[in-house]
Formats: sequence, structure tokens, C-alpha cells
Amino acid sequence: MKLAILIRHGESEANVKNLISEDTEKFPLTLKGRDQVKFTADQIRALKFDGIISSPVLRARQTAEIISEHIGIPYVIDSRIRESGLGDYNNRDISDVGNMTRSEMGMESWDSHIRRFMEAFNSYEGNYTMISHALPIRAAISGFLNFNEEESFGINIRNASMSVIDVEKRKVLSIGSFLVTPKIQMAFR
Ligand SMILES: O=C(O)[C@H](O)COP(=O)(O)O
Repeated sequence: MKLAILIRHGESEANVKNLISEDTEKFPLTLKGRDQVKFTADQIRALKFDGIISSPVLRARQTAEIISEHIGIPYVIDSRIRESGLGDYNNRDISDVGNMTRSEMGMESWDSHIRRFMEAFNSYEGNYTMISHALPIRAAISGFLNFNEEESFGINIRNASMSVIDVEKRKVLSIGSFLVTPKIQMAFR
């Protein structure tokens, strides 16, 4: 069995300011973001995990710390699940991004996100929680649904939400949810 729960970090100061940033030491979680993560940690506490993997970006690491304390499993950093490469849009308002595709705007390509996540999925055995960011998680899920960036545009990955993937069977079990459903509990048994 090889299940991955992709969790977007809790609300961060970048989210409050509507900024996107790949800088690793900026924009910590807000108090609200910490509470969001504690709720999610309680949701997954009873599931069986073999590890927690985090993006190297501060808001993800802080999320991993909270979850790690809640479920008693250490976390490791893996740059393959980092934030998107944002090019000239780093630290800019997300509304500047518009509806063009990321590579059209000189940012990291869709396929690059999918490639690096698949490499990460293939390098871990067992069940893992992976703490990452909105667009990279949307791309990782799309890699299993065979969606390109435009086709996945409606997928909304909210702060501290969970998307569950059965990596071995290449099945997406949930997208951007806040609750562990009976189906997901069964999958972890
Ligand atoms: O949607 C995006 O472009 C970013 O991935 C959002 O970043 P965040 O999930 O770290 O807020």
C-alpha cells in the first residue's frame, strides 16, 4: 500500500497579503493558519503513517512541525515538493498572475511540477503526509488525472486541506477536503 496525503500549509502571512513567494524564510503561518493545521492534524491522527515530508519553505515547515508534534512522527525536508518556481512573479500579488499558464509567464512549467512530485512519490515506501503548496499540489493531483494546467483550473486547494492519492493504484481518493471520510479511513487499514 502506498498512500500520500498532500496537505497545503495553513494560512500564511503571504496568503493574507495575497502574495506568492518561493522564498524559504519569509511569510510564517498566521495564528489562524496554526489553528487550521491543528484541526487537520487531529483529523489524520488515527491514520497509519510511515513519515512526514515537507517543502523547505517556512510556512510548510511550520505546518509539518505542528503535525509532527500531533502524530508523533518526525518530518524530513524534500525540495522536490517545494513551492513553484515563480520567476519575475516572486513576492508579487497573485492577481498579477492572471489566467495565462505559468510557463507562458516565465514561471516553472506544469510538467516540471508533475515530474518532481512523481520522483518524490516514487522514492518513498508506505504511507506519507506531504506538506506543500497550492499550485504544486494541484499539479501533482493532475499528474494522476492526466489534466493539463487549464483543465485543472477549477481545482481549489485551500489552506490545510488534504488531498489523498493511492500512488500504487494511481487513484485520487479526495481533493482539497478537510475531513477524513470513511473511504479514506478504510484505505489506511
Ligand atoms: O498558487 C500558487 O501559485 C502558490 O502555490 C500559492 O502558494 P502557497 O500555497 O504557498 O500559498
